[in-house]
This record gives sequence, C-alpha cells and structure tokens, in this order.
Amino acid sequence: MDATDCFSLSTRERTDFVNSPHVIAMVGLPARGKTYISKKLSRYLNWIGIKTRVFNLGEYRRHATTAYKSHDFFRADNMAAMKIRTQCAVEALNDVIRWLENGGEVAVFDATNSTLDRRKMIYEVIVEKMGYKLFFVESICDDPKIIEQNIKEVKISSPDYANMNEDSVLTDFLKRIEHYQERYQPLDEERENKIAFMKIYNTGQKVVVHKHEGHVEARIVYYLMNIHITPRTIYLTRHGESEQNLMYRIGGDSNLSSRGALYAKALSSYIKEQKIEGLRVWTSWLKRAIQTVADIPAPQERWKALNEIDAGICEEMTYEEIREKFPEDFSARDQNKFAYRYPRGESYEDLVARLEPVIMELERQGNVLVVSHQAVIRCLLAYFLDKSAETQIVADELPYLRVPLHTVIKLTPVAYGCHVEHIKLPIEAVDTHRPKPMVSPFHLYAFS
Ligand SMILES: O=P(O)(O)OC[C@H]1O[C@@](CO)(OP(=O)(O)O)[C@@H](O)[C@@H]1O
Repeated sequence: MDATDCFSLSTRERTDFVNSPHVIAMVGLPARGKTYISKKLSRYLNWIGIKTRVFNLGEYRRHATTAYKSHDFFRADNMAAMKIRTQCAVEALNDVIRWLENGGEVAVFDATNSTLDRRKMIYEVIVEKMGYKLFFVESICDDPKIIEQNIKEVKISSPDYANMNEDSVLTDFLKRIEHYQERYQPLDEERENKIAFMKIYNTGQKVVVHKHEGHVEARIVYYLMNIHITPRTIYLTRHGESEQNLMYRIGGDSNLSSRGALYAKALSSYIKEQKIEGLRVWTSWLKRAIQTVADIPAPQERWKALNEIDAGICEEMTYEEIREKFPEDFSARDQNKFAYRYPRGESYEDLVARLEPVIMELERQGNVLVVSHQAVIRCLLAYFLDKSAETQIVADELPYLRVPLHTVIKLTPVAYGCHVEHIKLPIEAVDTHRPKPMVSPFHLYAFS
C-alpha cells in the first residue's frame, strides 16, 4: 500500500498502518509554544485514532528536584543542575520507550532539545538503538510580544513560580531564556542532514520541512501548517427540534417542528446580539440544519461531511423498533457504540474520519457557527474537549457526550485548551439522548 492511500482509510485501518512507533521531539527556546503544539498535536492524533502521549521534561525536572530557586538553575555553567537536567532527559526517554513498547504509537517529547548534543543523544537512542522514527519540530519566534504573552499566559501559573508576582516572573523567565540562548543551536539542514524535521517560524508565518517521510509525518506537517493562535470563537449547535425528533425517529431528512422553528429565530437573535466579527456559518445538507440558519445574516456554507451519522437499514426507525427488529444489532451497538457500524450505514469511528477535513478547515478559520447533528457534534466536541490523552477513553465517552437540542456550545481557546460554555436558549425540546446502558447483573455473572 502506498502511504497516500491512507487518506481514504477509516480511522482504525489508518491506526493499523502506523506500524513503526514515532517520536516527535520538540526544539526551541523556552516560551516558544512548544507545549501548546505538543498538547494540541497529541489531542488531534488521539482523535484520529493514533495513540499519542506527551512527555514533558519540565515535569520530570520538577519531580526530580525542588532546587529551582531562580533562572540560575539554567545557567550553562551550573554543573550540578546540568547533571540533574541530563538525568531527567534520560529518564523521560526511557519512559517514552517503555510506553512505545507497550502499544503507544506516537510519543511527543516536549523539551527544549536546543543543543546538537541533546539531539544527537535522542537520535542515538530512538533511531539507532530502538529503530523508531524520529521527527523534530522546532518552533522559532522572534516577536517579543508573542513571547511576553506566552510567559504571562502559561508561565505565571507554573509551579516554578508559586506566589510570585507577574513582573518578577517575567524578569526571571527572560533571564532563563538568555541562558538557553547562549548555547542554542537551531536545527540546520547541513549540519543535521540525516534527520527529518520541520521548523515553524512566528506561529506559522513560514514553515520549512526537511526530509519528512511517511504517513504520520505527512499528517503532522499538514496539521501544524494549519493551526493558528489568533483569538476566535467556535459555536456548535444541533439544528432546531425536527418532526422526526418529535416521534423519536432517528435520521431522515424532515422539516423543523414548530418549536424547532422558534429555536431558529432565537438562535438568529442570539448570534446577532453577540456581534461576531467575520462570522461564517456552516451547516449540513439536511433540511433541519439549513432551516435553522435561515435568518442568520452571515455567509453560509453547506458541508456533506456535517450530515448526521448514516443509520443505514435503521434510518427513520425509533430505538424501540430497532431493538425489536434487529435485536443483535441493537445489542452490538450497546456493547461498543464507537466501533459499531449500522448495516449499510456508518459508525462513530467512520464519522471521525469523515470529519477530519472539517476539523482541519475549522483550525484555519476565524469565528464559525457550525449547525449540525447529535452524533456529528459529539465527534467535533470530543476533538475540542481535552477529554483525555488516551484514545480508548475518547472512544468510550465520545458517543455518549451530552449534546441537547436548543443549546449553543461556545468554545473559546484558552492557554492549552478550550473554555466551554453551554447556552440553553429558552425553547422546550424533546430529549433525544439515550444514555449508556448499565451492564446487567446477568452479564457480570456470565463473565465472573
Ligand atoms: O448515536 P445516537 O446516540 O443514536 O445519536 C445519533 C442520533 O441522533 C439523532 C436524533 O435521535 O440526531 P438528529 O437530531 O440530528 O436527527 C438521529 O438522527 C441520530 O441517528
């Protein structure tokens, strides 16, 4: 199979294709957004089904020693501290290897890795000894405003600076950066021509890619080229209550109910009140979603990818009817709702694969209102919520996330994640949520 074929595979099939473990090692001076990139990348890779974990060297250092009193700890001539720092890097890499040997697929090594010696050590262990793939991602930023903003947003709350005021933190951290600067050796194509890497300048103004190969690295490069840090808000909502919702029938392409039409009006007033600059509205191709945005004065786009999960042979049935007519399917879905694929229809796992281009485009955009459906919004929400670094938990929780009708979910990016608000507009609607069934005592008995 050619690597490019993977773009048409389902999430699970793609995961199987990731056969060689990868280490993504960050490079860059402090306060260049390395942790932001690491966490975001890990969230994305887990969401598309690639088991990823971040190993943050700062945490190892804080665990190993409380010796941090000031920037002096990071002086190049502080030999005692240097010994601790090297030991911590070795320990973190050992954990990386242990994790990859136990089924992890991508480990993100979040550290400065700012000297040739450190990168050489990583290369020897990861590539020469273990035979894993290694890809360096360097973040370069020379805009003092971005650096200062970064320090204020994330370093003030660091355990290194407990009980210190903002100005003292800023002064200390800038000195810390100076110590790193003295020995900093940026990635260099000629000096390090064997290794694969990517350099991101000023949060994406310019990107340089050197020798990347294979499917995982191609995805990472593409993803990191699309993300930005300009403040914006994403609004997610389901369509207004539909005629099928009133009858508890799934799928179909019905009109809004009269309460659904009231929600469309209320949503339009809410959006107007927010006075959102440059808002774009995205909907599925289904009538109930298109009718919901009829009165919203903003450019609109329809996405087939935002259509509701295809319930195949179960379309337009109630859950009760499915239980009676297809009892085996009904219980298979309860056993593993994420992976279960409706006959001639889709699974949640398929949905995640179908929504990947939507997520990529959302990452590139500014303010967007997405009007879609219960299963689709669950998938999008799972991407934005920092549910967990573990794919299994994402898969267990995702199909049961609560996404009630007539509620706007407002997502505002903050430091390393998203602030989530649920705004319930005051129009009654049916509840279409079917909670995770409890395991019956009989089931427990059968396995005991
Ligand atoms: O995966 P479950 O929990 O069945 O939820 C998805 C279902 O939600 C529904 C409503 O029951 O969404 P929608 O309101 O967009 O029509 C169904 O169409 C869809 O099959």
